[in-house]
Amino acid sequence: MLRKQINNILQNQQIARTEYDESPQNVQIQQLDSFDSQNSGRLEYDSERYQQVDNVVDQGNQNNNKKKQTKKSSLLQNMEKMEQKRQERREKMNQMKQQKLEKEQMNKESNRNVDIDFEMLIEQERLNFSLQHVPISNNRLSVIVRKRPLFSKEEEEGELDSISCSNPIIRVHEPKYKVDGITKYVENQDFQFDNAFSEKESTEDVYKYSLQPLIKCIFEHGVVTCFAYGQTGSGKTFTMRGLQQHYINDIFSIIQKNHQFQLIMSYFEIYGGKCFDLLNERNQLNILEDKNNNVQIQNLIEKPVRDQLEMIEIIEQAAIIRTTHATEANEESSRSHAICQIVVKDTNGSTRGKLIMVDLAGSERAQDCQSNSKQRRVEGANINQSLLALKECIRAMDSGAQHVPFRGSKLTLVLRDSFLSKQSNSHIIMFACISPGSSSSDHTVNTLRYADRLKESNGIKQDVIKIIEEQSKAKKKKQNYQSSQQQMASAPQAAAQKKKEKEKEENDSNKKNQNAPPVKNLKGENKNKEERQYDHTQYLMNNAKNKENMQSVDNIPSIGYQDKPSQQEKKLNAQQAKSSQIQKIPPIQQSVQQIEQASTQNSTQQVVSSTSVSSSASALAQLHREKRDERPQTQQKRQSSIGKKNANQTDTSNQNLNNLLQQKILNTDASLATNHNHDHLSGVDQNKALSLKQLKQISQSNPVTTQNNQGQQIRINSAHPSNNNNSQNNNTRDDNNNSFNQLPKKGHNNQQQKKTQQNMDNISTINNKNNRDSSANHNSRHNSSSNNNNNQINNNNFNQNLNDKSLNDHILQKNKEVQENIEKAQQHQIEQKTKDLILQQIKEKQEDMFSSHMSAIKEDANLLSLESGLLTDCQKDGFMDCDIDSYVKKFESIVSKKLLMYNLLQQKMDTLKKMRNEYNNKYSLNQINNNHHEKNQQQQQAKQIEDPNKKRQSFLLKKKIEN
Ligand SMILES: Nc1ncnc2c1ncn2[C@@H]1O[C@H](COP(=O)(O)OP(=O)(O)OP(=O)(O)O)[C@@H](O)[C@H]1O
Repeated sequence: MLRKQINNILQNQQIARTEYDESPQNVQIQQLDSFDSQNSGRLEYDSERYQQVDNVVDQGNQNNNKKKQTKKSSLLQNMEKMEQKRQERREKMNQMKQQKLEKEQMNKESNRNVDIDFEMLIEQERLNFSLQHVPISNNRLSVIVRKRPLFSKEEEEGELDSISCSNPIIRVHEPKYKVDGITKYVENQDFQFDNAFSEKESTEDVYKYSLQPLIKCIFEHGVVTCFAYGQTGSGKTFTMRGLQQHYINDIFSIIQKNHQFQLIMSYFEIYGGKCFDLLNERNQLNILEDKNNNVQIQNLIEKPVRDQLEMIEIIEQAAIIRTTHATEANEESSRSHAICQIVVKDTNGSTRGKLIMVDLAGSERAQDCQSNSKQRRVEGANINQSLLALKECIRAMDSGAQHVPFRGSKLTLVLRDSFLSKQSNSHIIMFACISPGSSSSDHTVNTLRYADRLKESNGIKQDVIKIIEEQSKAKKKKQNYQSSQQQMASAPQAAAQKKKEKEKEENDSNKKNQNAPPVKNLKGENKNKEERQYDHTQYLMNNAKNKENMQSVDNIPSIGYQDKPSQQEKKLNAQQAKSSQIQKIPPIQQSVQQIEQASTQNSTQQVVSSTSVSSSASALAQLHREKRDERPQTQQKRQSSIGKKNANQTDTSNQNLNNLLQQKILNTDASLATNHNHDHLSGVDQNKALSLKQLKQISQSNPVTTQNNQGQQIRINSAHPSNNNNSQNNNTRDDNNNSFNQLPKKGHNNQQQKKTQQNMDNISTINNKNNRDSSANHNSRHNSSSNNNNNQINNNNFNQNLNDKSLNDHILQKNKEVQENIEKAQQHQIEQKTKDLILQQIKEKQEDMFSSHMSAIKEDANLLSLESGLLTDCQKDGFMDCDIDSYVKKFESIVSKKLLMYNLLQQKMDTLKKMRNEYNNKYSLNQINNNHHEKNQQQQQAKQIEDPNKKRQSFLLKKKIEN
């Protein structure tokens, strides 16, 4: 039984095993097993792949983690950076506090009661660089600013030096409070002048760059006038007296060399609208105009002066007598305009020139003399009126206006010659003197504005300011960087090590991360940046200085600051470029140098030949010098008014020069022809031929209009580039032609042939100008040389010349049309400019009105406070009890009058507002129309300018084809 049971169990197991073996799962397992055994290698490979994949996945995970880490670290880095910045700020604050404490202590020790916050703010804004001074010699008007030093007394009173003087820029740092009344800030205002002298520069420096170069003019029929302008106590008298010492020496050094001159001196003052003689115990003088409109001062003492001592004595004597009064601002304030006049006379008594030194009265306004008496206020009003008139006259003179309003005040009346002198060597120098004290920064700004308005400003100013600002900023940065470097070096080692470790860690983490960018040395980069910026500004400064130096060589001041042309100048240049087809300003300087060189060379070789050439060279050089002297004037005019910008002056002088050139060419040619040896030229003639060649080269660079035989105006020797090339390539041929072309004139007396020859020359040059090909040109020249033998060809050529003459006429006509168009455009610009000027004048008058209104209001406020003080006194003492009725009545009448005034003002205001609204409405409509109209006009003008050129080209083409 047991066996049976065991067998059954075994059978069941067998069945279960077979069932399992045959089951699909087992089959799969077996298949897999067999596959495993068959592909064991392959599986190993796959497992490696799997491993790799796993690794990649792991790496990806790691990277993700790293990314998370880097994300985290960048956040941390930012936080660290912020922390660093905070620390830096704290350090800075601490430093500032320390500096402040140190300064406070220093100020206490030196008795300076200045506001340290303002002082530090101003220090941050200071300009620390200045350009070289430029001596003035060609400017009709020069404006120079001089800053006086801050006195210790002023510092004790809490005054700050609020002026930065960086030639040619003056920056006024005006200390101010914000609206909250607590926050301090500094308002900067920049001004640019011809020269700016700081407190460190002596009067000798001022003289060297201002009056000294002009002293010679007073011996050459010039009138040199110097004004000292500024608020009371700003150093006007100091500057004038300082200059006197220097010019006296220079004048007498000239007179000692040249005994024919005689000096006559007069000294008078204008006080309260009246003239007083300072050399005759303040005798009152009458200012009269004679029948020739010359201003004469009746009974004025004119003392002849023999030596320096005598002159100094006279000046001292006059200074003592001059009217001075103590004011709030200056204990010995000069209240008059003092005029010292030195007239240079010939031995025959005729006037050679004048030097006028005007020490103006203090420019402070009436409101500054509140506490002074009525007389002082009247004085102030008179002074203001005459200073306003002076400004108007100088502006009119500088802008080249036809009318100079010199009758506006007594001061300007006696200085009539200074404004109206037509001599090119007459000059005006305005010395604007300024006080550095912060409390007078209002007046300083007023003075600088006055000086700035005298001369038309140019748009170049910003460049100089930018350069100086950049330079000072770069310097500051460099200094900061250096100080931070020093701090870094002196910081404790542990901190440095920590920083190093941190940097290392950062570097390592960055190195681990293959995709991460290489670590930058930020400090190194900063340093480079700063240094680069510093170098850049240094470069700009050097450039500016180089330009300036170049100008000082040419004696043309203040061009260095005119790197960029203004908008108007650009327009004008574009127009001139357009008109250059007709009138081109030649490079005369170069040409003259060439001729001068040639003349010197010739003089060493052949004295005889050199005389004619050198005389032409010297004549040309003279012309060039005249032209160079004219340049600053035209430049000034360019700055002042566009209307004066047209190139008429230069063109006429160009024409003169070119006419002279042509004459010289003809003369030299003629003399060559007479001395000519057909086989070879003699030494003299070789030189002449050489100089003739040079003259012709110059004339080729100068487009000239000249007369041909028929009296027609024709243009010869074009400056067209193609023509230049041609002439360069065929220099020798031209040279020969030039000399040989003249020969038949002498050899053959045939007038017809002469004319034809000349016509041929002229026409061939026109051909060149009109870009005819060189072969045709060559042929024509060839034909011209064979003319001597062949009359038929000659006649043909003559006919051709007649055709070309008509062509020439046509070109001239077209040129005229183009020129007329350009003139129209220039006229338009002049009109625009005069409009601008009028507008500016209106604006200034408005400003003056506004300021006088403001002063009236201030006075009212003062009166009010006086009244209230009086009332309280009345209340206290009660002494006016009996008179109170009349007092109230008077007060009532005053109030009613004032109310009436204010009502009138209100009415004015209403009408003004109405006008404004109407104007705005009109303007918006007009503007739309005008824009449209202007566009149309411009298009038409462009067409008009283009069309003649096109027509001319097509006409030439036609002619070419016909020929
Ligand atoms: N550049 C300077 N260097 C040293 N001191 C100066 C300088 N400029 C002016 N001062 C001094 O300042 C004071 C006032 O100068 P000054 O009398 O010339 O002023 P001012 O402008 O003529 O005044 P006012 O219009 O009231 O006559 C004088 O004591 C003078 O010595």
